[in-house]
Amino acid sequence: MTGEVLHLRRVGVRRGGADLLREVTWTVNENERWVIVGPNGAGKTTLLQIAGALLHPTSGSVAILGEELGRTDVFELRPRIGIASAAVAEKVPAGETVIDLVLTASYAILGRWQEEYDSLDLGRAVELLEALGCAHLIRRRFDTLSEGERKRVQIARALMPDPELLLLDEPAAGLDLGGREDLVARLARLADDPAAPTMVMVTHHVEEVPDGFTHALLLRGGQAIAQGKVDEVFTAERLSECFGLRLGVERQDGRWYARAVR
Ligand SMILES: Nc1ncnc2c1ncn2[C@@H]1O[C@H](COP(=O)(O)OP(=O)(O)OP(=O)(O)O)[C@@H](O)[C@H]1O
Repeated sequence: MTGEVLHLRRVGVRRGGADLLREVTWTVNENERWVIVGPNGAGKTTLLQIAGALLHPTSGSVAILGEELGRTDVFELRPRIGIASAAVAEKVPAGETVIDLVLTASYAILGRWQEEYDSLDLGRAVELLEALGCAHLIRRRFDTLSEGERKRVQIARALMPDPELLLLDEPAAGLDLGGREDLVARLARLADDPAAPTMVMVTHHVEEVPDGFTHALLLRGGQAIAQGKVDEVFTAERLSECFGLRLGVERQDGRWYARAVR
């Protein structure tokens, strides 16, 4: 399949006199798995918000799942996109249980009210939580979970409405080594699943990129300085330019490693 899931053309975002994104042109096709990498403040989260129809660009054009931003009802578009990010986690109401947090994604809402969920919804929510290793957390309150548990529950929630596009903003941030490796392995399995949605993940660390991610975009100062197949983009030269220091880069068993060199 080769349908275009995202198409950004010369996108700029300007806030308070600063250019958060500048002239970003980027296409994501169906079934691709992208990683957006860049240093702090590069504009990664801003770009993901554009991809999630949460932010309109100041200039340029954006098409998401065939719908042009500015000419489509974003409230119809957003349920087709699954997002796991710190911004979503911060909005979870106090006391919300894990199962309700996942179930409410069917309605693209946060906070259970009086909606009715059928056994199919419940079955799917339980299945997703199981797949992410969270079955034992179903009755727990989200606000009592560890950071690693929260990250996995958020991904289950993002997958609940069977989205066509899955956006993950720093899914491994704040995890210990075991938690990171567990999550990276689960994301590698998801990336390998032909039934999984098109995926875009943001990270600062190439070590967090799961095997099976096919493409990469490097952001620096709001500009896309390289993009394409992951092994063509993750070169020492390009990553060094992106992070502004001399890096050595290696690939082993499908994973990437970068370190400063003198
Ligand atoms: N409303 C705003 N006004 C001015 N600058 C802003 C505004 N919102 C964000 N910025 C700046 O835009 C830049 C890009 O922010 P963004 O969160 O997209 O970067 P990021 O690559 O995700 O960073 P990090 O890795 O630190 O999370 C940052 O320098 C940030 O301070």
